[in-house]
Amino acid sequence: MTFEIRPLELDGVLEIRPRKFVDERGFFSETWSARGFADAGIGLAFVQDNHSYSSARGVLRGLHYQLPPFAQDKLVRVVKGSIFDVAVDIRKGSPTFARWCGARLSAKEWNQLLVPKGFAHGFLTLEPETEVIYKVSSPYSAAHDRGIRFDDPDIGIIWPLAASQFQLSDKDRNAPRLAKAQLYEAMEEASA
Ligand SMILES: Cc1cn([C@H]2C[C@H](O)[C@@H](COP(=O)(O)OP(=O)(O)O[C@H]3O[C@@H](C)C(=O)[C@@H](O)[C@H]3O)O2)c(=O)[nH]c1=O
Repeated sequence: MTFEIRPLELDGVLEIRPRKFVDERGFFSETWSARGFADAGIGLAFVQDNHSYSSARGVLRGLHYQLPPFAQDKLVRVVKGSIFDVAVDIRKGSPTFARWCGARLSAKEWNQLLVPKGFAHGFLTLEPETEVIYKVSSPYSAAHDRGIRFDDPDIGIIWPLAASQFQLSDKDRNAPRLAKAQLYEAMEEASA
């Protein structure tokens, strides 16, 4: 088995660990494979790779999502440092609407998080010099890009660092709460 897959508490959110072949030179790993994922029942067509670097511990990016027809599945991994990575169900009518789940991802653990369409995504860096690489299944569209407050009490994310240490973009600092955010109208639309 090339990928070890562990479902998290919210339906569709998966922690994935690709196999690592270690030898005296270092290691080799298939970090994503269309065939490998399809064999595991995950048929996603990614169209863009993103790479983000955060210089400090406590950088918080999120919670972000794109509206349909540019909704994105995201496959997130860390190549340097570590993060606490979070997915929030924002599908109106979903039985788990507004609930969140998260996992620590690190270069050492070599684990990934699959955040499906219909979920807002955010992460907090747990170490300085952290680099995150993620694949997305729809192109970036600034017009469809949306944010929700990382500290919305209606969601209640327990971040592993104190909020006083967080470093945010102006956009994220001024993001609306979930109750005021423009969301998907239906789960069907989100998962189309
Ligand atoms: C996300 C994105 C941004 N940009 C540009 C827009 C802006 O000028 C600059 C920085 O964008 P942001 O401040 O939105 O970057 P950032 O806060 O890192 O946004 C990212 O956060 C994580 C949590 C996600 O889930 C991603 O989908 C994305 O929303 O990069 C692109 O050109 N393409 C992209 O795909």
